Amino acid sequence: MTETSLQDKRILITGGTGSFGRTMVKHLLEADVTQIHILSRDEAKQDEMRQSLGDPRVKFFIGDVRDRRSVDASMADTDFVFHAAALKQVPSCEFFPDQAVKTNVVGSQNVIESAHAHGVQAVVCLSTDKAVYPVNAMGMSKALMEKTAQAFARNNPNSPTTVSVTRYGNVMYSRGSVIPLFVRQIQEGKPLTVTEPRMTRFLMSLEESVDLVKHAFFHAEPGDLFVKKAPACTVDTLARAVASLMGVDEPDIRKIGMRHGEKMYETLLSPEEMTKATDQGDYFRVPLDARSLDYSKYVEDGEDGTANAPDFDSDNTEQMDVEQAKALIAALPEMRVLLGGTA
Ligand SMILES: O=c1ccn([C@@H]2O[C@H](COP(=O)(O)OP(=O)(O)O[C@H]3O[C@H](CO)[C@H](O)[C@H](O)[C@H]3O)[C@@H](O)[C@H]2O)c(=O)[nH]1
Repeated sequence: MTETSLQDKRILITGGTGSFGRTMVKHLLEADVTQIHILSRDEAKQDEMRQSLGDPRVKFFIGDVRDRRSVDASMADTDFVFHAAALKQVPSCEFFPDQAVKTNVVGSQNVIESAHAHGVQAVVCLSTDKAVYPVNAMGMSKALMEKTAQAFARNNPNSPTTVSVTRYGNVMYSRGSVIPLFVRQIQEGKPLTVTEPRMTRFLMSLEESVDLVKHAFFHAEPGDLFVKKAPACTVDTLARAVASLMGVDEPDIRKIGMRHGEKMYETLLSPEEMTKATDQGDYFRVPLDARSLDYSKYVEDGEDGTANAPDFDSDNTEQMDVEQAKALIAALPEMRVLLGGTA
């Protein structure tokens, strides 16, 4: 596919009322798409979004990715699908792993199969660094979603639909994440609760994540996995950067300890994936392992080069200091509003 414009295209966004979906919708409307379908469960969030957008090009479908019929209804007459619907909170997936399987695995399969049945051009599935060597149910279910997407590509070489995966690190200021929490704690004059000061996380903005999805729409081969190269910092640095932006240079930091199911650092690409990855400038692309159903290739053919390969993780990527983290955070629309400017 050589085109790179979404003009005159029709797009379905599953989970379209979340942080990702809303940012994506804003960009798509600016790119002059013909129509956007949003599939999601919450009528109140849809209503709020419908009112604030006031754009007849956006059509809202109540439904659930678990329910194939509702997926089909929203899929009809679309060219591209951005699949963002997911259970993505670590604790809720730990408590209800079966629910994570239903939404993140079975739901994703419904979306992919429906896209194929409707002759959609491309599906981009949203994944997370927590899917690499997963330690919690959220990451495990996302890892299985990735496998489902890759297996579809491997088993359906003649499908009209190109299915690919984008994997993200932490998206700054997304709902329920730590930056808005630190902001609230400072506003309320409370100590900043830092889990483990040395813990590192990749930091990306929502805008960057939209760019990655667009890149995948137009450049993916079936079964591709894309990650954006991103810098990282420790949570201690993050807390100090947020505090300093809000005029507090010596914040009161309270260490609360690592939460259940957390890792000290996150990995965007495993060593196995890094050995296959191609460097595309801002992105890494990992092509599909297209071994067919020939089981002997799994058991007899080994691979050279993976034994000592490095991974790509939040400890070995570029590390930001407080000033660099401040510059990144200060550029976020939410932060600009908070600091008295405009978004
Ligand atoms: O009070 C807190 C809360 C978090 N953190 C730390 O801040 C970092 C970021 O925490 P977030 O909660 O913003 O992000 P997580 O990496 O834990 O994961 C978040 O993003 C994920 C998506 O990748 C899931 O949505 C998950 O449920 C959600 O918590 C982590 O190192 C965490 O330990 C603190 O220091 N103090």
